[in-house]
Amino acid sequence: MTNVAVVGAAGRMGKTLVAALHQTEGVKLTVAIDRPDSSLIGADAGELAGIGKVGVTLASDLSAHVADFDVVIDFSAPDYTLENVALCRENGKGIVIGTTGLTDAQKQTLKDAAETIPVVFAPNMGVGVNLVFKLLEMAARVLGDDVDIEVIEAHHRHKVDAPSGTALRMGEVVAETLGRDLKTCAVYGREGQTGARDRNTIGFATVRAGDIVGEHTVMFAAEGERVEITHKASSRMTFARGAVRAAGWLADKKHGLFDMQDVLGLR
Ligand SMILES: NC(=O)C1=CN([C@@H]2O[C@H](COP(=O)(O)OP(=O)(O)OC[C@H]3O[C@@H](n4cnc5c(N)ncnc54)[C@H](OP(=O)(O)O)[C@@H]3O)[C@@H](O)[C@H]2O)C=CC1
Ligand SMILES: O=C(O)C1=N[C@H](C(=O)O)C[C@H](O)C1
Repeated sequence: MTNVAVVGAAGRMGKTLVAALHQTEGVKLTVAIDRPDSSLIGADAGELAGIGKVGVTLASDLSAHVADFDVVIDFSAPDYTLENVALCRENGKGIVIGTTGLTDAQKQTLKDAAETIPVVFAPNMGVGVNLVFKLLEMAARVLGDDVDIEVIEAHHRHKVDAPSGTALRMGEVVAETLGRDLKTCAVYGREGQTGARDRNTIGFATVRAGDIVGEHTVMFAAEGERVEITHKASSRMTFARGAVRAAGWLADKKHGLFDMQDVLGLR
């Protein structure tokens, strides 16, 4: 049995993770953490998730519960996630990170931590999107530099980072396949007198509206035809099931930085 602490347990993903853990054999929710100033501290995490009492109350200090979990699943916010990585590092615990919007320096800190603890870090834990990453590699290889490539994503109105972590990863997959550096070829939105499009760029467009769970399209457009690869998530459960699977997978790993391609055996 793998004992799991969920960080961000009162959030949209946190509540879905509590429900997913409850449905999955071999893993158990033992700790649920959110903000100290949340009015929900002390409530039953299962009741917050809408599945009835599970006997784990929402707490605010992960360090006070180190003896109660084997693996952390963290879907919260970048600075807080990094605090939890430090705690896991000090205590030799594994961590599954779904939080997006990390800076390059924060990603480097994860890499350093992964020298001593196991870390799964993925901007999208769903099976479908991880298959799409593979399809994008194939499309970029076949269509090469003869097409204009655009990444379009849409999410709910509460999302705080843009473009989404998934959109950025899609851009990286395509750029890496084509031997380009996304840092220098990405164009994030256009306005005014932009001039004609440079074929070597990869464009990003972001929509934030209503309750959209998560939609991503990569367009490969040539003269006369275009290929579009689209993924639409209609439930957060797809991400939560992936994260729970990653927590079980991580439990016997000693150290290393992994993503969902490793967990799903797609590498
Ligand atoms: N990898 C994947 O598959 C997916 C990744 N995500 C990512 O997961 C993250 C969370 O998304 P979502 O659940 O929608 O967001 P929410 O805002 O609904 O949930 C985040 C939770 O973490 C809490 N939190 C934030 N900062 C702290 C802190 N310093 N201390 C304690 N608690 C804190 C928030 O509290 P408060 O509301 O008070 O700020 C909130 O309850 C985002 O980065 C998102 O992009 C989302 C879906 C899938
Ligand atoms: O914030 C979200 O909701 C999501 N975030 C992830 C991202 O930034 O890619 C994954 C998913 O699309 C939902």
